[in-house]
Amino acid sequence: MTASVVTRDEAPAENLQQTAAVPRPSSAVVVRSAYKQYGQTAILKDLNLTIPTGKIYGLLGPSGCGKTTLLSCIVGRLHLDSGEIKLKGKHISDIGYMPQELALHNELSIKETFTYYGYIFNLSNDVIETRGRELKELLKLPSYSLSLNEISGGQQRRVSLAVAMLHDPKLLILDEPTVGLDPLISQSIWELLLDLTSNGGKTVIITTHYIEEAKQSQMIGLMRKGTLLSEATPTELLTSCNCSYLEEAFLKICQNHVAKTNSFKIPVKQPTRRFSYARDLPPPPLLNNTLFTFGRFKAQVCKNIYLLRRNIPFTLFVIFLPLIQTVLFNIACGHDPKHLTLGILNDEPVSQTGMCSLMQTKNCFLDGGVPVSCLVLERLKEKTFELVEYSNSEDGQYAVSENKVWGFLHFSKNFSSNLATRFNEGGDITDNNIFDMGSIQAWIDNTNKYMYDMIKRDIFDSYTDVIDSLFNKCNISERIGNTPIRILDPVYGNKNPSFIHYASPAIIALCAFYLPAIYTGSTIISEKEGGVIERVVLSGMNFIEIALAQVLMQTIFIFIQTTLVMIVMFVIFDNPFVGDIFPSFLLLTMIGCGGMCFGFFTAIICRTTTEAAFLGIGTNFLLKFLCGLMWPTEGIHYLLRSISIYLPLTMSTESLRSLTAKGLGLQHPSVYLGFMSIFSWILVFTLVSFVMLKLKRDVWTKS
Ligand SMILES: Nc1ncnc2c1ncn2[C@@H]1O[C@H](COP(=O)(O)OP(=O)(O)OP(=O)(O)O)[C@@H](O)[C@H]1O
Repeated sequence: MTASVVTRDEAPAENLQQTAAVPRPSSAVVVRSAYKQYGQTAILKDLNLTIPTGKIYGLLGPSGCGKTTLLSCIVGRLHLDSGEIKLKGKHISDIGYMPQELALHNELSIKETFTYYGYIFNLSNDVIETRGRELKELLKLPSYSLSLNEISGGQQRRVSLAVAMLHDPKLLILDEPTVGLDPLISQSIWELLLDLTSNGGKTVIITTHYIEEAKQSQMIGLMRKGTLLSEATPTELLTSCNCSYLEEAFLKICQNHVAKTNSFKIPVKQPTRRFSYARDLPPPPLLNNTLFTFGRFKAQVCKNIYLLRRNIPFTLFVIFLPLIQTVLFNIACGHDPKHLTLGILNDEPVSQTGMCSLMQTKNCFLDGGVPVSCLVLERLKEKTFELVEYSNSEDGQYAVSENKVWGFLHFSKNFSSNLATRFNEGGDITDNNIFDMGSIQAWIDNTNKYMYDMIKRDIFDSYTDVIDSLFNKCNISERIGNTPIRILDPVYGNKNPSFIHYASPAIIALCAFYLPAIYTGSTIISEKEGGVIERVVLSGMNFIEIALAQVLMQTIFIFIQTTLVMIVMFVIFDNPFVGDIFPSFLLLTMIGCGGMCFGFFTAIICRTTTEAAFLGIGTNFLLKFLCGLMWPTEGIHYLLRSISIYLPLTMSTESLRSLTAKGLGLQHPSVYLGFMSIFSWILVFTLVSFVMLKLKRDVWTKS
């Protein structure tokens, strides 16, 4: 008897109409009127398909016809734009999905991979061990202890197949499981699948490029350009097309389809809805798990530990990076530059050596005969300036312009005597030359503000030191020569404030925020890029479990890092710390948690590590500029300042400064506002992440 194959083009319109109503599936999978497009291109076009229970269904079709897209919609990885998919199974554990790409952690060993997925499916250690051994035998896997990095591509694919079969699902969905495999191993896989369907009552959907091997399926669906051309048993296909090979039969059906579509356009039913928000889309075939389970949390924690153990140098680097940064910061920043070159022209008739020391100066300089210029130069040398003599002022100024020296000082011929006259005669002086000749003329390179300020400060300090000592030798109070302003003991901080004292809370806060952000963001995004997160989410893992496992590990990291940073900053390098340890530690830990939440947020909104890197670098600069880390916020334009105050590190850094350098308590507004600010950001990042997860169903889909 000749079986007739119902091709989709030939099916009467009423039949198609009837099939559009989704039956209660006694079949394993029923797809009706499926429509899916990427951008403006339709990939699945009004596709109908029925997969009987307990059979192998071979889905065949040329590359790009939409097979993977269809399977992705069936497992809930992608959503249809319209149409319906019904599965006989109800739970995620009823499906075992092997994606086309590996989507497993390359660093994990085969055993660790089995344990990870076994825990996700809530299997006991004994079951994982037994199932693992069986699958290792059946699929001829290499040694358990080898990591996926250390085995061949074909072996990796078999591990991936084993993972899909580990929890003994009722429905196996395999996207090209035999690609690139040795024909003997491919054949053994087919035999295994046949055994599973005939003796185990399982259903298998399999895509393959090798049409002839698909002859072993009990049902074949032929796809072309997003539609199903026919659905029949291999024998029915061969008989109806009067061919000996499936390849030939497929060719005939395709030619038939082309001829028909050329003669009249088959209208493609357009979807009625096409929205990108999850709530507007057809429901997924299986609902995602939203409840936390300890087993899956344990799976995620174990996987994190396995990965850390696999790469000990990287783990140590991550933990000790803040320590390294803090040590480098303390060694490299905030110290006055040494051995700067300064051009000198001293027209006073004095020797540069011998008689210049203040100790040897016996006379009162107001009586003349004391080489003040020489004494100032000696003082500058003590401050480590390297003096370069020039023979005229033009050469000296030119040397500054040529970057040969940082500045140039000119003492006029009668500098000391004119200076004495200034002090002796004061307001009676009428000759402006006395002022000019009694002053040090200085040209300084102003392109570097820090250098300029320091050189200027050192010149002023050298002069003031010398004059103070000279006044003492004249038995006149040194205060006569001082500016009439007295800066008394500092209210906070010490008498010699350093840039490092201002910057250290900012640097600690920045490290505390960004390192957890980078680590969290990069780990999740790299798993997303490799399709690993998608695979575990399709296996039942939910965001709460992923996030909590990450939080657990990161909190331990943050704890260790914060302790180390505080020891280095305040004990080893003795930066000012006058407050209580506990609130400072708590604040830094909260800043770390804020960074971690920012990392989650980044992982959700960015599809690739490149996008995340740009987001990280961009926000890092933004926070440095606007949060008072490099420059006090009081100097920011008032409009920007009103925004900057609400950024994550502005109030929290100020709070840390108040706690450590000023010793203020939690009841002080500048302290508690910092805690409130970072806490609010933790809430904002967490809430926005959850809302995005709820609204966008394809958050974990790799681009
Ligand atoms: N994320 C995506 N964005 C845009 N287009 C996509 C995306 N994924 C797939 N496509 C396109 O959809 C079409 C169907 O792809 P699909 O992977 O489903 O084909 P396939 O039949 O599985 O091919 P193959 O056998 O080579 O795996 C292709 O033209 C592909 O370029």
